Amino acid sequence: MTATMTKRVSYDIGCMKSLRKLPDRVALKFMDMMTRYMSDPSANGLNLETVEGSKDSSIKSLRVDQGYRAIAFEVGRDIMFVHVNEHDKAYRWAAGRRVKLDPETNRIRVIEEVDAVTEPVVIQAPAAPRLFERVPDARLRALGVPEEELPAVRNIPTIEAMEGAEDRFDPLTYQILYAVAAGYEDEEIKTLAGVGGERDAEAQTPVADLTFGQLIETEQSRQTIFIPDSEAELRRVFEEGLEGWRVFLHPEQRKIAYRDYNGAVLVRGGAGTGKTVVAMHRAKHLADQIQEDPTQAGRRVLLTTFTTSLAHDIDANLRTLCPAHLDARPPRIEVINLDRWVSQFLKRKSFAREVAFFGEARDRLDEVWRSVFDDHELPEGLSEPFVRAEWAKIVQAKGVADQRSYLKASRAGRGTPLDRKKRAVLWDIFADYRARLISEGLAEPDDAYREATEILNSEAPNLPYAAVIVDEAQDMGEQAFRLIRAIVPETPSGDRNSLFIVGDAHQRIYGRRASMSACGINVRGRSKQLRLNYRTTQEIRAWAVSVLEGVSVDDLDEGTDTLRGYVSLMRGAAPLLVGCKTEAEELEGLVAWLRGLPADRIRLSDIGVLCARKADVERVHGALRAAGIETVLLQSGADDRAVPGVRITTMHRAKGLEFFAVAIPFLSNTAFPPPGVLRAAVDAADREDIVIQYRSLLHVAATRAKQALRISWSGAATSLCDTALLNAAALG
Ligand SMILES: Nc1ncnc2c1ncn2[C@@H]1O[C@H](COP(=O)(O)OP(=O)(O)OP(=O)(O)O)[C@@H](O)[C@H]1O
Repeated sequence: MTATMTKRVSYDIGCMKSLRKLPDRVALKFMDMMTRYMSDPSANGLNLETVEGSKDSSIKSLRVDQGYRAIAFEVGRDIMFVHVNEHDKAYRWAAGRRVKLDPETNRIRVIEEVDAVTEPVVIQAPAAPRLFERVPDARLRALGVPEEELPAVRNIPTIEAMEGAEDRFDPLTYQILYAVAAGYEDEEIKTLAGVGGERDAEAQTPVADLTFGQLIETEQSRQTIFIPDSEAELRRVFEEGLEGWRVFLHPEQRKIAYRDYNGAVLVRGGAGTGKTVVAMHRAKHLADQIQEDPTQAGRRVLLTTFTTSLAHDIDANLRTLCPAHLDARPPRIEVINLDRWVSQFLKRKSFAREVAFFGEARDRLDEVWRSVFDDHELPEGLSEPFVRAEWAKIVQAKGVADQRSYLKASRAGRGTPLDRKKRAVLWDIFADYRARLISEGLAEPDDAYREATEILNSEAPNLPYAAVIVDEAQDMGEQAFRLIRAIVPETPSGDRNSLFIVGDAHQRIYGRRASMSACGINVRGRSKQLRLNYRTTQEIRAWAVSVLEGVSVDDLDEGTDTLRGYVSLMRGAAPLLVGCKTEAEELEGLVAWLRGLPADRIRLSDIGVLCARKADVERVHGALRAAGIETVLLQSGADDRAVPGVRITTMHRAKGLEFFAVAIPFLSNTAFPPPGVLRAAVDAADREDIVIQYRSLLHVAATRAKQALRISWSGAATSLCDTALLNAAALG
């Protein structure tokens, strides 16, 4: 070779998958060759060789070591690796392959042309059915299966045979076939595979003229082809395991995360659709922009969550996605839960009161209420818990500051009506409570948010934030969102890329609620939805959705949300539903189930037992320990999966986690929702809210399971989700 044009090297998902099957030393050698080439292409050239007798002259082989070869396509300045295997197998694999530019799906396909005549005939009984026998060619073609692959597709006998022959098919073809075999509708399949969407408005090139170099860069191609930007990125992807989300985003996910917006964006999607993944990529994208733009030096992205544990997890994941942004001084991304952010901010502003987030400080709030109730008479028919709920849900949640506003405040959703006189009496109580809080040096979280918002609005301090990204938005209230808006206020010059909010109201488990527009956040025209569940099997997803049947859910703004079109690609067993006579029997059954899980495939740390109450956690813990099963009680900190043991924790804590197998015990009608929680309901409407919250909680817990879900109860099952139990019984 004379010309030393630097090549752009990429890897398709098939190459990544074949790497995983190689002996470590071979995989390491390949990775080492690739990273060295990327660091200095001229010093570490790649000796690509032509593959004799191949159908496509651009197909090349690369010697990894004596016994192994990598297969790549070299087109123009691109080298795309597609397979690595033992010498003979690699050549055999390469023999019939070629690349096909496929403007229909906006991708590069790697297909094997099967010569129908020379293809060895699989010996089958003459009448043996074929998997796609009843699926017309026209349908497969319309979904994106290339003509050339149809003969091979026609030969597939069973879904298992197809799974075993995954690397025979183009990665996109495989996804489409899998979905067809699993019985998905065409529209669903298009969503799953990211085909058939609208072409980008900005794409100028006429479809037919797209080149390899252009097609490899499309959002669709990035679902299956990885083009590292730097040696460091390549090294990280190799080292961190080849977990899909870091590399292969769904075209929808990529489109949402990697573009500019003229205002706040809201991203919704059912459990496991990759909302957190998208939030992380968004942070990376915005931090990349900051890094590249000298006028933004010193600025950063704030990625905030509701819970501490999710903030920890995100921080750890971002350290594998884009460590340089977190390690930079000052960092270009800051990950912190909002309570913590507000505490730190107020501390810097010398706010003197202690914010009662939890623990002892919350007990002190109870004492203050006690003293207030001692000195006031309640209006007829109203209880102390009612007054406290009114305070929390109306006065604090909406930021009501004076009696006039309270008299006018909308109490939509609250069950017990209050006339003007009662409201006036209540306001005296609230005003007294507020005064006592201040004199005790205490503040509630909503006070802290409000205080911080006021400081920001009046002082307009020069905060370093270029943008705020919010995860778990469904659990944050109005005051939190007003604060978030104040951190990155809309300016006369616009609101570009300022706010990126992700959440799912189906998973609201803390009883807070905010509508974006009521908080001064306008997401009109910038509301996005993710539909493909990457975590859970179709069976578990369907069951978890039926738990919420009939519940009306908001869209985090003024409208309603649905889980229509929400699908998963994986299939598996139906959830296991086990009704027992006694609790002892239930626990015995749980132990037997745990013991029956295949230990060679599932690590104990990938099993979660999720309970409604802390006391239940303790009981399960006792039973498993007595049975000699290793356990880990998960509290609020991060879950270090290197520590062995079945995870036992609360359903609330489980949000943000995922397990191969999940058991949810104690779903009897006397235990779920916990009776204490129901007793505290102040009226019928409040009771209804609690019931919905617990249905959401069960939905969250069930959607933590990737492959196996076991639901159990003793005595009568909870009436909370009759339909779900019936549905599952039908499935089972
Ligand atoms: N493009 C992708 N490729 C492979 N895996 C993905 C992709 N996107 C998401 N995942 C995986 O799917 C799972 C769910 O992702 P994530 O936690 O971001 O979803 P979520 O919508 O935030 O979930 P939830 O609302 O239930 O907390 C994770 O294991 C994640 O790694």
